[in-house]
Amino acid sequence: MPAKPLYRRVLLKASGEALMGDQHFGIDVSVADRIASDIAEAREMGVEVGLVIGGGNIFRGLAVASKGGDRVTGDHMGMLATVINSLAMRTSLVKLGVDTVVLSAIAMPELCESFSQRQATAYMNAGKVVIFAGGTGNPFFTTDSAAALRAAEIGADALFKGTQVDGIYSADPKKDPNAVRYDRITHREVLTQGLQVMDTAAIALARENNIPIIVYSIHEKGGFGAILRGEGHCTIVADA
Ligand SMILES: Nc1ncnc2c1ncn2[C@@H]1O[C@H](COP(=O)(O)OP(=O)(O)OP(=O)(O)O)[C@@H](O)[C@H]1O
Ligand SMILES: O=c1ccn([C@@H]2O[C@H](COP(=O)(O)O)[C@@H](O)[C@H]2O)c(=O)[nH]1
Repeated sequence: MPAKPLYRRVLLKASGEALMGDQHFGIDVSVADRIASDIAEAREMGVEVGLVIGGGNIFRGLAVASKGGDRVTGDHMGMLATVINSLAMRTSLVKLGVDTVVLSAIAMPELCESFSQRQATAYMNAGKVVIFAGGTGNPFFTTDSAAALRAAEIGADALFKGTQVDGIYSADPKKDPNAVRYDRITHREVLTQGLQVMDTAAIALARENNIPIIVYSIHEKGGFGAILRGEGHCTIVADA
């Protein structure tokens, strides 16, 4: 009999940038399909999955602000980018027969339903994958914060960050070849050491709500399921 998964309900924050694949912009459908297959595997294990997808493959508000543009408008554009990615992920999941719904923090009823905590919880209880689009709905935030917020709202047992690197290091591993990877670290240590893999608001929110964070490489096929079986390669952020 397959081992019982470590978590019953999880929130996966998937990197928007990863969706580009080898392109410089936009969505490589084969990457979206691959991420969807990992989520389908988790569903087959009986794990309830909520998904937040970033927007970095299309637009980030900070990029506008750094060129002297209006930050709030830039952030609105970034949030719309996450809606585009969410619709792409829904398509990939539905192709695999995974029952999926998109709930957006910004109302756009012709495209998808609007977010409410009650509706999200009802859909998750019914076994649907719920994709949370539009970030928090507010500028000056990121999808990491949106992921921590939605994880708390749906009562997730863990927040997974599927990103470009395979865990949290003592420094950015893309810049420092001597950086050392942690297997386990506390929320407090991530904050006090200023480790940049996830924004501080997200870490603080997860900490306040006793939600462990699991950082792993979204590029590793089957990596999500392996961690859920207790076998994977990742950094676990949890109280000691
Ligand atoms: N201490 C650290 N440990 C691991 N990664 C770090 C660290 N400091 C910085 N990073 C960088 O953080 C990046 C991940 O953060 P970021 O949220 O920007 O990317 P993302 O997951 O691709 O999100 P998005 O959805 O916005 O595209 C990694 O690719 C890594 O280079
Ligand atoms: O709550 C939110 C979430 C996101 N944004 C904007 O969207 C982009 C893309 O999100 P990433 O987390 O960077 O992938 C982000 O840069 C913000 O501009 C937001 O304003 N509010």
